[in-house]
Amino acid sequence: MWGAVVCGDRLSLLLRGALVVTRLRMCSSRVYRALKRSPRQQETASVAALRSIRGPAMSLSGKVAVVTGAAQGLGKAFARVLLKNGTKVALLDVDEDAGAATEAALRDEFGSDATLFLRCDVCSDEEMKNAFQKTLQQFGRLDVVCNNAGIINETNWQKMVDVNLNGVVRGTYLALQHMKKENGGQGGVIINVASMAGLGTIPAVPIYTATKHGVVGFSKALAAASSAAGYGVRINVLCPAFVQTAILSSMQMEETTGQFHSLINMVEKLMNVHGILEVDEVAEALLQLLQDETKNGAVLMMNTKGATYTNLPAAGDSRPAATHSSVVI
Ligand SMILES: NC(=O)C1=CN([C@@H]2O[C@H](COP(=O)(O)OP(=O)(O)OC[C@H]3O[C@@H](n4cnc5c(N)ncnc54)[C@H](O)[C@@H]3O)[C@@H](O)[C@H]2O)C=CC1
Ligand SMILES: CCCCCC(=O)CC\C=C/C=C/C=C/[C@@H](O)[C@@H](O)CCCC(=O)O
Repeated sequence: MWGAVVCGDRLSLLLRGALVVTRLRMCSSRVYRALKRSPRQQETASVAALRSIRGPAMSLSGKVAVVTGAAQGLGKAFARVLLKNGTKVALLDVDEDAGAATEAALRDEFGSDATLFLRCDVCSDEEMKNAFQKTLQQFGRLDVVCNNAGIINETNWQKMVDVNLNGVVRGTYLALQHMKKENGGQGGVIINVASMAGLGTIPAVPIYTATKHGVVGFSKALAAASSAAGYGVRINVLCPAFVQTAILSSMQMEETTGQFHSLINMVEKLMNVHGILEVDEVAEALLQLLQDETKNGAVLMMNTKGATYTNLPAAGDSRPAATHSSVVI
């Protein structure tokens, strides 16, 4: 009996020790400090830069949108900005508890008929198909699709490819199927969420980097196809640098970076360069990409210093890529 108590005490001491070490590691990390920091003032450099490059705006009032990964983080902020602009929004996510909580909060703010949570895994063809169908049944039309769901997991990298790249392809093809004029649709806009890691590299997360490059390439190619075929659907890509969401906290877990965990200091250096955006700043960029009717195949990248469209060679442009390199403003 006594022996068992001693073992229990040792165990609890060990556990407490492990907890303290973990906390110390987190506290010493710049990532953690960045996450604890208070929100920056409004009218940040990125928002001001967005205003300066805004084109003719499409109205979002009375429109209907699907947002994947909408239970929290960027997806929730995207849903909110769409609702604020008079769009009805279907919130798709695998996380039922967070999804239901977000639906309740958004219904309180925007009315019970403005939004609908649908449990949906972007890795499942069937669930995605059903979610689009239910959105059309509930709201009667579809105008905007934001393929945002994404994870970082270099250990289970096959799953990450399925969510980050295949999930975007599924959402984009379903969106086209329902919105393209060829099928009797009214046209629309697709925004695919990549990352600045889809333009450059993050050595600690090579497969994540690859999925985001994939999203950029796929979206640009399909935008050109949509334009050539006269689908009436614009397809644009959003490439934020670091944003204050749960995905940043997940970087501390060894599973996230897998065999490259020791390179986490390189990510922290990138954070020093690019800063950490608030979700509402990125939501402003989403609005811009959606509403600017001149944009198809556009790639908007942003960090805390500003936002700019990348200027890579268009199809048929024979000038070398270096001529088109982009600058973060
Ligand atoms: N936070 C950041 O620093 C940046 C994030 N991004 C991208 O933004 C997107 C959103 O990420 P955050 O909001 O930051 O992360 P988050 O972790 O806060 O939110 C991601 C959401 O996606 C959902 N999700 C995950 N797997 C899913 C699946 N299989 N099917 C449906 N939903 C699923 C999660 O439940 C969660 O609600 C991701 O694609 C991410 O790669 C891009 C650049 C920077
Ligand atoms: C491991 C954590 C990932 C967090 C989620 C993200 O997607 C964050 C990505 C943030 C920043 C990535 C920056 C990469 C930068 C460089 O490779 C840079 O050289 C890119 C330059 C792009 C250009 O100018 O065209």
